[in-house]
Amino acid sequence: RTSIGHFLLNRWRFLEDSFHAHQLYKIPKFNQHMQRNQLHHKVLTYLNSLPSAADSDFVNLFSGNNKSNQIILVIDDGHQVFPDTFLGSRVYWKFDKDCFVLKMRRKEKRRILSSYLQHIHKVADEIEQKNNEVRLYINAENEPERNGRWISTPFTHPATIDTAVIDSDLKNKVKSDLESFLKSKQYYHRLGRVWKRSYLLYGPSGTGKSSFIAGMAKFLCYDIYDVDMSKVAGDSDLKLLLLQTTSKSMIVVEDMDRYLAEKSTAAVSLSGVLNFMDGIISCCGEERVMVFTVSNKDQVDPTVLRPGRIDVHIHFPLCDFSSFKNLANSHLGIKEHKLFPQVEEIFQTGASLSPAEIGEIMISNRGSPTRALKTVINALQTNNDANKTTMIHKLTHNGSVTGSSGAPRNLSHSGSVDGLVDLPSKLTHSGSSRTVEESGDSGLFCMENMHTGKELKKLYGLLRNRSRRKESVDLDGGEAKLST
Ligand SMILES: Nc1ncnc2c1ncn2[C@@H]1O[C@H](COP(=O)(O)OP(=O)(O)OP(=O)(O)O)[C@@H](O)[C@H]1O
Ligand SMILES: [Mg+2]
Repeated sequence: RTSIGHFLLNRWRFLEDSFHAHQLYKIPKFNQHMQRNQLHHKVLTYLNSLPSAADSDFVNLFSGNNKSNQIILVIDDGHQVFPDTFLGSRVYWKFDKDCFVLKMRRKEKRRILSSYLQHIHKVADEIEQKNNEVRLYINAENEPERNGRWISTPFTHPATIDTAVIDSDLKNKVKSDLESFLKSKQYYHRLGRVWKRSYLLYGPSGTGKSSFIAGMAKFLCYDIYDVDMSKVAGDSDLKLLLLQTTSKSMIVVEDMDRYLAEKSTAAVSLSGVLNFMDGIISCCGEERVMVFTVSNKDQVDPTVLRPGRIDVHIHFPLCDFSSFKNLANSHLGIKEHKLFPQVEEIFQTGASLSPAEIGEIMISNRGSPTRALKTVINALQTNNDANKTTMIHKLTHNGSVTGSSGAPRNLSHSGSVDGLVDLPSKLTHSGSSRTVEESGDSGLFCMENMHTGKELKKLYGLLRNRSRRKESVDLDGGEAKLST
């Protein structure tokens, strides 16, 4: 009975429509510049929410990303017709290759077209906001038959800004910076600037840079476009990739220092990277956050780091005792332990490991916090010994400090041992001090944990240990005087 009713209704509608002239509107996936057509994405989201989608002859079923028992219906891009009604008027949708085709009666279009498209935008935005499913896009090889260069997948990385074990002030500063960015479209336009903001995350390997990027994207509810530079064919290809990103997205280039260092094999030139970061091309599409990671900022060309290309520098240091305690709390569930003073003392001699290394030790020993802490202590001592060996090697080879042979050595006038960087004057004598400098209209600020007192103690501890060793370092004027 229902199938007869369904059949007769379709026939009647078809007959009725055949007495009206219709207008067709095509909505392609990409525009003529191969940029992603936002409306195409909105229409797909909207159609998937229609009851007629669920009743259509073919529907794709996908399991949800966030909840495993969630089933998602996605319309099939076969030759089906999806009816919809809006303001009492009937319209039809269907797929045609990679386009959507909207069919409506010619006499109705003035009355309903623009409000219908606004309705689609509104419903699609509400659905996206509700799902706030962040998607990860990776750039594929440039294959002609592939439609578009980005392949996407739901992004379900569990990290958030709060799970990162870094200075809590730093976290709050980043969050408020991101929040003010989200609300500052008018402000940027009044300055004549593109509404985008760039972050540089720098620090040794395993200090949480990539995890923090995941946290930033989830905080913003922005999709991530992870640019694999090894798959970029050249400067124009990089621009094309940028053109095909959507607004409300984070564009990520990891290990940029390594890429820029490999000048001979890098397909993209330095100027290509500079333009990608802040050239005219970067204004194609707004409401974007760009994030770059490097392991050593000093090796990056300063033109890459100027304000406007990089607005915020965020330092990810190796572990110190306070971040160690945060890791012990999150990984082992302990806030205090009898071995903590021993751990603190080793940190004060200058040993350090990355949060990844310490976290891994704790995870593999999470059944026994004492065993985990003892393993961390051993690992730190091993690291300490390795540091000392490296430092002595450097001092005996780079500086001209030698053993008891008394060979001359050149002390810089300040009495600091050669080969050691003159530590900046804004030293504090204990703990770590964070330096946040606002400069210029770019609001550039650096968020750096400057472990100054600790570095002094580290070097002093190393030298003291060394001077106790059998070889005696011949320091003019007694003890080495470190500049403070
Ligand atoms: N500061 C941190 N807080 C919490 N977890 C961390 C931190 N640093 C590293 N980790 C953990 O260590 C692992 C590696 O972290 P991540 O990949 O973010 O480091 P990275 O800085 O990107 O390293 P690389 O420079 O080698 O890419 C992750 O599982 C992460 O959870
Ligand atoms: Mg990483």
